[in-house]
Amino acid sequence: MKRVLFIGLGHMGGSLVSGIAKKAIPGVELYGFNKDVEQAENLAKKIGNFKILKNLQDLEKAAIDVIVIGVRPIDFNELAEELNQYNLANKTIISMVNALTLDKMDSAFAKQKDLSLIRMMPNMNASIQESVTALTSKNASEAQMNFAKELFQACGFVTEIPESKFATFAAIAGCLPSYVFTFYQAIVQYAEEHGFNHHEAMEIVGAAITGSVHNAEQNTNSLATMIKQICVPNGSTIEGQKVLEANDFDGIIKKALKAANDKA
Ligand SMILES: NC(=O)C1=CN([C@@H]2O[C@H](COP(=O)(O)OP(=O)(O)OC[C@H]3O[C@@H](n4cnc5c(N)ncnc54)[C@H](OP(=O)(O)O)[C@@H]3O)[C@@H](O)[C@H]2O)C=CC1
Ligand SMILES: O=C(O)[C@@H]1CCC=N1
Repeated sequence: MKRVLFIGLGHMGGSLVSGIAKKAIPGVELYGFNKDVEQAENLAKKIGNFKILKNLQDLEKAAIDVIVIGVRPIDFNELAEELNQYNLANKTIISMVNALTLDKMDSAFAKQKDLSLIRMMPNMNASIQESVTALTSKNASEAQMNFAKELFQACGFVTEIPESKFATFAAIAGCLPSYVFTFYQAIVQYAEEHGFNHHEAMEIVGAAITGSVHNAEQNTNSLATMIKQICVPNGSTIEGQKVLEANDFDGIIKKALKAANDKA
């Protein structure tokens, strides 16, 4: 039996726990600890298969094997100090904390013996089991990495990448749902300003966006060729494309990704 404790059950930690609890992986027991215990208890009521620790010191009694850290970056040092009051020898620590490198994790837990460290970057689509999650590790064995992969595959697609690509991954996958929702929102707002109600607009634009992505995934043509095929000469699409180009749409997207990448 592997006992996995999630610390920090907010938007991301809570979504991951929900996905994993739904899958009910044999041999895995899920535990949670959150600063606000009531928030943790409410989550436990919703998902089942999930035990709440009222105090962090209970992690010793519960014989936790794997700790998944899901607190905000600003709260990490305080949590690490608290965790260092306990003997974490031989445990696997997995962190989803943005911009927290394996070296920083290593220094934060320097006094602990024989820890295996894994850094992860999920995205919010874990709430519907469609996260794209990257993993990278420092001294985790193949078996420990395989366990982490199996755990997070309950929430979507998992890939192992070198840590040198983690900041870019955060921009193009971790942060991406926010940018896609911004694009979706702008089109929905336009539709509403032109006579569609909110429900119709969400449905129509949502189907057009997901259909476009599925089409691009399945099509053997490049994205550039697909764009050309939609831009009928003297038609409508090209007029919109001209506005996007004149306003450096690609450049704006890349600038946004770079800003996120630089902070990750
Ligand atoms: N949101 C996202 O899309 C993604 C987030 N991440 C990473 O996930 C982490 C969490 O983000 P997110 O879920 O959005 O943040 P939230 O603020 O929603 O959740 C963090 C939770 O941790 C709790 N917490 C803070 N300190 C402690 C502590 N010492 N012990 C136990 N619980 C604590 C907070 O409680 P309280 O509010 O009471 O302080 C809160 O419930 C971040 O490090 C972020 O970088 C990674 C990928 C995507
Ligand atoms: O904004 C953040 O820092 C986190 C990391 C990826 C998505 N949200």
